[in-house]
Amino acid sequence: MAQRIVRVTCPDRPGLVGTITTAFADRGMNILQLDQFTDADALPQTGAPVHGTSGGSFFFRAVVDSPADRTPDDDAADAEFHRLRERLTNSVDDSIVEVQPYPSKLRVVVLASKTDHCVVEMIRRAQTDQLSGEVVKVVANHDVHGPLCDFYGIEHVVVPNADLTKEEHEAAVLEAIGTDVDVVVLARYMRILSDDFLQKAPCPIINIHHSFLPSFIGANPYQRAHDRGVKMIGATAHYVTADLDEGPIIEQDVVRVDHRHTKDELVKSGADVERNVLYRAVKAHCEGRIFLDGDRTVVFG
Ligand SMILES: Nc1nc2c(c(=O)[nH]1)N[C@@H](CN(C=O)c1ccc(C(=O)N[C@@H](CCC(=O)O)C(=O)O)cc1)CN2
Repeated sequence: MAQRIVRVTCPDRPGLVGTITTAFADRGMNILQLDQFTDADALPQTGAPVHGTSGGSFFFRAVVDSPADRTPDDDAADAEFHRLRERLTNSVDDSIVEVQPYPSKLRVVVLASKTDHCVVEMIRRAQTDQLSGEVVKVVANHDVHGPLCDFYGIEHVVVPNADLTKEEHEAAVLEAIGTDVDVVVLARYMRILSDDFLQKAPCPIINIHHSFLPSFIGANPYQRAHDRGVKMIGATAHYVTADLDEGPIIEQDVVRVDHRHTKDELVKSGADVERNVLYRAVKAHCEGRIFLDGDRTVVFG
């Protein structure tokens, strides 16, 4: 048997789960896992599904076992299966049906600056088959990750930003990333990416911000947290948009601190939170468990 992840996003209305699961049964596909969500609070009073808003969308993820003789190419060729969206919404435009192999092994490119704990975490989790992804390259604007990458046999590209304009540096970073990549991870990468870069990026980008957003957006969050006298610090993994640290939040966590912690002790305590939050977020993305719902995310367990 060949296992697949099937993801469906479409305007919500009654009967969707039955329609989709009947399509599976018609093809001899056995459902192993199933999650669905509709934000009922935001459904318009008229009841007419309104797609593309933060509510009124239907989110569905299933892991299915397909008959051994059914290959991914068969899925792609099965126009009726991919025409699920027409059966769901009577409109090709309003829904998305995505199929990916299970277990997944997405190609991950990590962008880094000087700090290495999140880079190490991504590599370690991938190398021990915990990430559902493979770190295929590390691209950094400082030359400090060579020994780490050499030890694991991972391509390492240094793209210094000194003496380059932002445009020149971003063009070089995009070239270093390449196109054979499924997700880019900013592992404490300390350059703000322009909208032009994001438009040209070949895939989604996930950032780990070292604060519990929306608190302390931007640079030096630990110093600002220490100055504010906070009793909790945290980390936030989010999709990257042109609005700094304001992209859709994927995962967050916190740890308690108190007046005895110096700023450097906040940095050390925070590092553990950052690496775990980033791992959980990238793993969820690689496993197809995240759906964009306007400016928010739906993350299935
Ligand atoms: N378009 C986006 N780019 C980046 C995001 C984002 O959310 N959207 N996240 C940052 C990471 N980050 C906080 O998590 C962050 C990084 C850098 C800065 C900053 O002020 N950088 C300065 C100079 C830094 C340096 O090179 O020494 C700057 O680039 O002007 C703030 C927050 C990654 N990019």
